[in-house]
Amino acid sequence: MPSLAISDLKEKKEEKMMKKKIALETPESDKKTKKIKEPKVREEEDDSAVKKSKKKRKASELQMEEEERSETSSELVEPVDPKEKKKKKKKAKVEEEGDGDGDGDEGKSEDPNAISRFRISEALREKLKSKGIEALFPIQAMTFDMILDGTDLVGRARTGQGKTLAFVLPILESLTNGPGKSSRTSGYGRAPSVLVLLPTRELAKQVFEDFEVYGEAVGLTSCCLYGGAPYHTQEMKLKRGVDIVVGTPGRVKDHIERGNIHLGSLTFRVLDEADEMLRMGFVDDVELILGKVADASKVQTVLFSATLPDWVKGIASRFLKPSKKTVDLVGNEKMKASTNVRHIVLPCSKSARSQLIPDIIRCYSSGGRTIIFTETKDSASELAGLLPGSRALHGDIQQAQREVTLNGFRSGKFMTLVATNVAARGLDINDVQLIIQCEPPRDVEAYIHRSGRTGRAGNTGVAVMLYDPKRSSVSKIERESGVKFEHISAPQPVDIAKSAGVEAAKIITQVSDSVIPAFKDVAQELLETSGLSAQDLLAKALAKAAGYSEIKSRSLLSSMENHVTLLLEAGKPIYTLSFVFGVLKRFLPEEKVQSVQGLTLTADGMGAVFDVAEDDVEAFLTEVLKNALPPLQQRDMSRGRFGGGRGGFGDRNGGGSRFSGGRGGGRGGFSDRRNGGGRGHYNSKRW
Ligand SMILES: Nc1ncnc2c1ncn2[C@@H]1O[C@H](COP(=O)(O)OP(=O)(O)OP(=O)(O)O)[C@@H](O)[C@H]1O
Repeated sequence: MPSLAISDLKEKKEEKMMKKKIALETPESDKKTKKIKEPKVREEEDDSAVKKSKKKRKASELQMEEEERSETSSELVEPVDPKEKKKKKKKAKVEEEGDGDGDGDEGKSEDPNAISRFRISEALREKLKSKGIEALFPIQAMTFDMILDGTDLVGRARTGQGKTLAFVLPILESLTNGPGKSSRTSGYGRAPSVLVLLPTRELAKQVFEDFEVYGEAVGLTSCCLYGGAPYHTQEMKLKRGVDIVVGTPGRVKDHIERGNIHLGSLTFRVLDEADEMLRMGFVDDVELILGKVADASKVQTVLFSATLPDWVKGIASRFLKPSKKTVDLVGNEKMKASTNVRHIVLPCSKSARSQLIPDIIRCYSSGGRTIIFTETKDSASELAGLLPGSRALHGDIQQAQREVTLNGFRSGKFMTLVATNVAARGLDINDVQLIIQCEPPRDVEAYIHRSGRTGRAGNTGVAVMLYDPKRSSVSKIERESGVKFEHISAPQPVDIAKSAGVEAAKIITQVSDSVIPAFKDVAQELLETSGLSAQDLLAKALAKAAGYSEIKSRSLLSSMENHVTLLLEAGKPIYTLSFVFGVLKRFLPEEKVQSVQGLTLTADGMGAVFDVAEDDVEAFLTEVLKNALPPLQQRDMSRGRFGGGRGGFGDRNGGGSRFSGGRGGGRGGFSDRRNGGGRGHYNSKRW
């Protein structure tokens, strides 16, 4: 027979523990460490100097990290060509002697990946330096010579590790000073030497911008071909002649069919985010486009992505020469996602999302930008409508508006972007600190790329994935991505309020003393009449300044406001959720049982947790108690902490055995029948 008791003492203790845990998990501590670090840098250096030195620092940190990793697990699938080795030795010798530019760094350059150590021309080097880039990232350093020397290549590195420049730099060098120079056509109306294909318009624009900036330094022109934009401007550019074409497969194919572009004399073909392009169903278009070259043996093809499922490797060998090389900085390592990102999961029902997300942003975005990913265009629009100061980005939005939105996000006009997978790949946006995924994506690649919009170029970031325990699980993504998720519960309003209070206190100290005389009398009056201490009154004033008039509770499972999480503990294993529903239905009206949210069995199988509306908590506790408790002796009642029907609680917590004696009694059918034994008991806790 079940005895159901509210473990009040235990409950309070656990509530405290829970709060402590939450305080540790929620980013207050994070924020603190960040806050200590950041102003220090700002004090020491001006803005541009900070950016440059940050980039330098990040470059060498990233390099050290990757080198550590690649020593053990990165794989150069094809054996290193002995000729390569010789060349490297030769290069090293040159380096020892200095780079010969007379700038005094001869023999002094310590960073093995310093740009001065690569065959990068002065103009390009200057351009890189002006962008704060002094050394190549590992994927760039490891592929530079291979691409420049004409090898077909498959490159893989985690998100945000500089794969774009890994192909941009050697291609530009090849066309201006290397083997690509001889086959390059010139003059008005020239056909392109380079074709770069990418899966999305936004990404095409971004990569085009890199080619434009660095290409300009060496006198090469580029154009970008993507759908949703007028043909005319693109046609005009193609007519004048360009060296590099960057585009999405659909629009490039259209231009081929309209006779606007001739790819016969290509020297380079680049497939960026190849797996996504092929997954999106562009395989026929890609094949058609790549097949336009006159002599495939004379074209060099490179393929880059952070994810390379096996099926892509298979298709890739159709486009690349058999002599191709692979540089894979992820290889067989378990962790496939970015290691600079804190990967977090949080249970949250769909209906609680719009309440919870602003708090996650407050707690984890460190004041930077946030990208929220939804599975569908409709939910992106809907969520953007519910979150003040956010905009939606997805495929049903007109291209011109997509560009306005992305520019606004990049420039900081608004700080939250709600997007579908159109923003998952490749987008490199400064200061994205937080990624929120509203539910686990269907495939692991999407998780890797979405979470990789933060933690780029050696910076850190946070990726929070929401999941509804009733509908989805995180274990597939966890297993396939190698990420060990941090499991947290919803930031509790009190924690959020605390950090808002710190901000409000800062603001108050900035208020001019000139306001004091005007408010002093009423402050004095308040102090005398409110019955509150000066500290309490000030706390209320701070709360108001932070926008708080009250603090609502939030449940742990579905993250619903004004809901409470209850734990039903059985002394015996519970095998199914329907068993738990059965237990509840015995004592509670159907509609109350139906309102239960997020019902889940505990990991040890000995209990179940669920959320109920705060107003229903009493009903759940008292009804189950009233009906499930064994008849109590009078003296038990009088000694109980709560008196009446709840008289047993204190005893149960203290002694723990009082009720067990009654389990075999007349009301014991509950556990006896359903739990298979007479010794099962139910113990309810609430948070
Ligand atoms: N050598 C470098 N030093 C400093 N910053 C760099 C260097 N190379 C690239 N970056 C910067 O790193 C950021 C990430 O680069 P990029 O977008 O090419 O990454 P990626 O590997 O292609 O990522 P994803 O897989 O998400 O597409 C960019 O802001 C870029 O300017």
